[in-house]
Amino acid sequence: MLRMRYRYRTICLSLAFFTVFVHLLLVLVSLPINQQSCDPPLTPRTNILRELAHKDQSSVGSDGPAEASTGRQASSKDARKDARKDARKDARKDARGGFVPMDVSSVTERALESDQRKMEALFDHPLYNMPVPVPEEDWLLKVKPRVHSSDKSSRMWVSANEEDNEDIRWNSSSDSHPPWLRFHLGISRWQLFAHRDQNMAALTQQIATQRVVSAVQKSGGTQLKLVMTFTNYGQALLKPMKQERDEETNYNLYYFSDFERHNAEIAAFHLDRVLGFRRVPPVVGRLVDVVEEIKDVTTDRKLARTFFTSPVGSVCFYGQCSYYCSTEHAVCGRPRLMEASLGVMLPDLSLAPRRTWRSPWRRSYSRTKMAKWETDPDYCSSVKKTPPYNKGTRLLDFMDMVILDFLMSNMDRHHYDTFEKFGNNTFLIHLDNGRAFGRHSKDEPSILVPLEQCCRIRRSTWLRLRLLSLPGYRLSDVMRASLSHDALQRVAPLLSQPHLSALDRRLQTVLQTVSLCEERKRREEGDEDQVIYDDITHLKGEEPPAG
Ligand SMILES: Nc1ncnc2c1ncn2[C@@H]1O[C@H](COP(=O)(O)OP(=O)(O)OP(=O)(O)O)[C@@H](O)[C@H]1O
Ligand SMILES: [Mn+2]
Repeated sequence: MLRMRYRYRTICLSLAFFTVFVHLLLVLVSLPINQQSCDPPLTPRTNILRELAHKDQSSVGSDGPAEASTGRQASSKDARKDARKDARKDARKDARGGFVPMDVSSVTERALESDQRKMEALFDHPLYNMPVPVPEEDWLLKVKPRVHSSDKSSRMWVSANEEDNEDIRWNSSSDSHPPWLRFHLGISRWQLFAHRDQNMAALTQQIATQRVVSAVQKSGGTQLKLVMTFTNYGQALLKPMKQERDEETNYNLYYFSDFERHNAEIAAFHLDRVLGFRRVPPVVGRLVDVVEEIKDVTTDRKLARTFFTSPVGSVCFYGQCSYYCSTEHAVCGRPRLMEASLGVMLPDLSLAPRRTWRSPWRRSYSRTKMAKWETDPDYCSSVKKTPPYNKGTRLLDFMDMVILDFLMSNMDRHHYDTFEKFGNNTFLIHLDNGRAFGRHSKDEPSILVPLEQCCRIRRSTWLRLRLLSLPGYRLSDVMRASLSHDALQRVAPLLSQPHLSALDRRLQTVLQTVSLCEERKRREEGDEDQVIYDDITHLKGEEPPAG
């Protein structure tokens, strides 16, 4: 009986302990839930973004140009790393506190803002804002006053197909001119367009979106390209996409057998502008409807005959040309939309004739032959004695082009053009950049040979290159920002990161080449000053530190 009572007490005590334990457990578990309900409402995603943007803005000082020389600026790599770290932190917050997770796009958004600020800072720098005086005779074209001039607006051109084109009423006031005409009228002896050209946004926007009224093959040249005409009579040269962005040109392919790349044409325009040259006509990317914007509007029967539908239902065509114009090399829509580059056409040759010059450093375009410059280290001294390289700025302009080509690895610069009107005293037009950006994992030192052999560079060019080697203006970041304005960047980055990084690496090589030149001239001739041609004496003191 006593034993029974003892057992009964033990069971009761155990039950009591268990109940207390379960209660304690319940209190512990419910505590954070109660606390959570007292928290402020969840932060919406837009607020996080705004906060991030604001945080980023406050760090501009340390990443921007003002402190570029103090070495305090963070690189955009750092900015991206920070952004990623913050995003991870926010994602953790999400797990605990219920925040909406940060997605990759907002990280990219933030990094892009930093790149964008670098581009703005670069374009604000005095080295990009040097006055370019243009006396009347230095404009390529002039608007002719009408014979029976009147203040009334007048219809200047009549369309062959009235329905297709806009009813255009242009007069001599530039406000009434379409952007492509303003572009033509803005070409001068020294550049194709002005720095921060007011017309650029409208021009590129129109080429990227305006309705196409005609598409015909462009004669001349070796690969397939089309001249597209728009409703306001503007024209652009189309080069189709032939290679995926991350594909590298086959190493066994000679430079003269390489494909042309639409993204190279676009990126070259941006790079040339970032370098401060403004010698590539504006090029934009566009998704072109192969049927509506080419097949249905072409009057080119030879082109029309080459359209077909592929086994998977894509609309393809191959045109007629000397390289890669066959069924095996057809370009196709997906199923109808095709990526392409559209370069604004220069004024017609009848209005503004051009002169084509053979490059003194032209490659042999042969698998076996070597060019003279490849075997003669003193080749430049003979070029320097030969007109037009013996006078004026031609050799310096040529070096600018060499630097552009080395940075984008373009081995195909066999010729270059100038406007006949300006004689020998003018800039070189950097046309045809389709074979650039073929390989990112390899640099091509032979492209830089002219600079190595001649050891000559404009001070303004050299200073801009040094600026672009600083973290606060880093070339790859500025290029990323610049390319982000193109419509095709949304489809896929126009230059993949390895290509962007290659730009920074090659920029270092250019700067090293100039330093080696100075060393060599000091050693051999006791005069290093011959290397840098001082075209901007008035800008002394604006020199950025060595990057
Ligand atoms: N934006 C432009 N405006 C006017 N003409 C242009 C423009 N771009 C190229 N051209 C002209 O079109 C022709 C062919 O262009 P491009 O050189 O790009 O083609 P290609 O097939 O690569 O030529 P090549 O095989 O000779 O290198 C050239 O004569 C060039 O002068
Ligand atoms: Mn070419």
